[in-house]
Amino acid sequence: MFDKRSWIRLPRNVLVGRGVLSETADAVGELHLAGTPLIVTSPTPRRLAAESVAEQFDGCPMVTVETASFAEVKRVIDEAEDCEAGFLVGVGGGKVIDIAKMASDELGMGFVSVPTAASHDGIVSGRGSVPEGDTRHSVAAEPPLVVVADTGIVADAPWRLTTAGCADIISNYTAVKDWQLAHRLKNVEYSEYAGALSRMTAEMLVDNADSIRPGLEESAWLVIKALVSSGVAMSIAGSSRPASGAEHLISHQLDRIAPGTALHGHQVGVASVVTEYLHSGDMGRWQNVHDALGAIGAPTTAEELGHSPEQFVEAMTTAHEIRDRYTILGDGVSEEAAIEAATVTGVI
Ligand SMILES: NC(=O)C1=CN([C@@H]2O[C@H](COP(=O)(O)OP(=O)(O)OC[C@H]3O[C@@H](n4cnc5c(N)ncnc54)[C@H](OP(=O)(O)O)[C@@H]3O)[C@@H](O)[C@H]2O)C=CC1
Ligand SMILES: O=C(CO)COP(=O)(O)O
Ligand SMILES: [Zn+2]
Repeated sequence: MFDKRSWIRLPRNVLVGRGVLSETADAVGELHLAGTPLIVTSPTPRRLAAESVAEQFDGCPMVTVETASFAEVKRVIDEAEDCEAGFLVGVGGGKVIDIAKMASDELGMGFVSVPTAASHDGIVSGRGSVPEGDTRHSVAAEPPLVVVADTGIVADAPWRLTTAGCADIISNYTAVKDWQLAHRLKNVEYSEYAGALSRMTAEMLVDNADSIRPGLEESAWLVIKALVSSGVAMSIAGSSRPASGAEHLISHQLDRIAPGTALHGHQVGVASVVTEYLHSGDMGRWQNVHDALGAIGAPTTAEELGHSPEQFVEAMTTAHEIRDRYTILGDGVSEEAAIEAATVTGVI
């Protein structure tokens, strides 16, 4: 009997471009959401964008968060209940977006995503990632109803945040390979649509790598478009599988071993060079990933990330333990194999 089911939760309005911040209230208004929003932001994005968004909603309340933590999620929930907010608007980087997304999920409220940096593909997805205990990977959260990405603001954000977003997209190549492998070996459900969209997104970004340069609004446009498309792939799949494979496991493990050392996207990019090597051993393939990262100025070595060779190898050999997600790491790679892979690819 045919018993497949799918429930795809996508944003309704996605605005990308110069000055679109000023259209936030219009984009939200179309959805006929009830009540006044609570704006969730952090210090820098507050100054750059959130104050202006609040004005569009007649000076609605605002809460400023500092750290990516469950205590902050709880504080946002409390504030939303106190001011009887109708929905949440997250204005900021990944920390803010994820806190707002997770608080919305808990409150059963609509969520609006206003990213001020193109640092990873969580800006559009229904996945939230706030560190809790040893857990670093994303969990299901409220997907945004509206996304407003002003390329003028994103282009002026620190360049390293944008290169991190690019590297998060480049890592889709290996994520899809891991997903296909899990499909073949473990009968994990695979979506051709989500897999193809994720891979195509990485291809388009790599094909345009030469035009991705600091301060250029066109670059912000390209990267945001790619992050949107990668987020849609995750929504189609109903999981982060299209954009998260062994390279993400290694990065999550690095976050546990040495928290706060490097940006998520930079870590998954470097790890992706190694997992591409593990997939095929073909120099052409891992070199392509390496060169694509290099072309946009993202790190390609553990040292550039700020991790020692030992830390990187430890992350490689233990990453398979952190989540029930089959990848090229299988039931674990040996220390010798990890050292070999990381050395051949020049990562350590
Ligand atoms: N949902 C998902 O799939 C994923 C979620 N994540 C989560 O995302 C978070 C990391 O996101 P990331 O964006 O890198 O980090 P942050 O949100 O911490 O932002 C990084 C820094 O950039 C600042 N900033 C943001 N926008 C601008 C701007 N336009 N101009 C100048 N500075 C700016 C922030 O300011 P300030 O200090 O004021 O905040 C902060 O200091 C982590 O919490 C991680 O868990 C990571 C990967 C995937
Ligand atoms: O970062 C992500 C996709 O790029 C989310 O992946 P995780 O589910 O591994 O956290
Ligand atoms: Zn990622």
